[in-house]
Amino acid sequence: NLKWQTNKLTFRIVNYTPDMPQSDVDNAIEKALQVWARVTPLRFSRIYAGTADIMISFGSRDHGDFYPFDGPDGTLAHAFAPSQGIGGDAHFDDDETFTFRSSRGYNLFLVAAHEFGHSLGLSHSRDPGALMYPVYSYRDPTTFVLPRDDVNGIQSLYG
Ligand SMILES: CC(C)C[C@H](C(=O)NO)C(=O)N[C@@H](CC(=O)O)C(=O)NCc1ccccc1
Ligand SMILES: [Ca+2]
Ligand SMILES: [Zn+2]
Ligand SMILES: [Zn+2]
Repeated sequence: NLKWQTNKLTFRIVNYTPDMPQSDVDNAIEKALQVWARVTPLRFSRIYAGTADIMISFGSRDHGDFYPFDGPDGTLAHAFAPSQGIGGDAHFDDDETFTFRSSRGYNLFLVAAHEFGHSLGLSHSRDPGALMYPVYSYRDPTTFVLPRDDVNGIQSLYG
């Protein structure tokens, strides 16, 4: 289905990347979810065991679904549209170097915010300034504001 049928969603960080301290992963993930929560009635609560709506994990190459990752660069991550089971889940390619406080490598906050757009039902945008544009571009996370195209997209689903 196109979108979640509830505004209260759970997420679980199933494992961690060795690229940064776990607290940085937690911060990046929570900030990325807040990007969407700020402009919708959606609310995210974290669980530490069991199955969450949005299961977040790091893996490389074959990692248990039919979409194996491709080593460094190329595909950075993927996420599944809302549905039961794997729907909503976000997988990050651990052959990438993810960072939190630098523009080196791929900024985990930006990649996660993009993936969660998919987890909530958004597909890619043709607007080069949009977060949901298909290709990663670095923006300062401390001054990041969700672009209008993405706000329109998510509010057309959950506004
Ligand atoms: C066909 C899919 C599986 C490609 C995949 C993606 O869009 N995941 O959401 C992905 O990793 N795309 C790369 C770009 C590429 O493969 O050419 C990317 O940078 N995605 C992360 C991203 C994109 C825009 C803004 C922030 C992060
Ligand atoms: Ca890759
Ligand atoms: Zn996967
Ligand atoms: Zn994408």
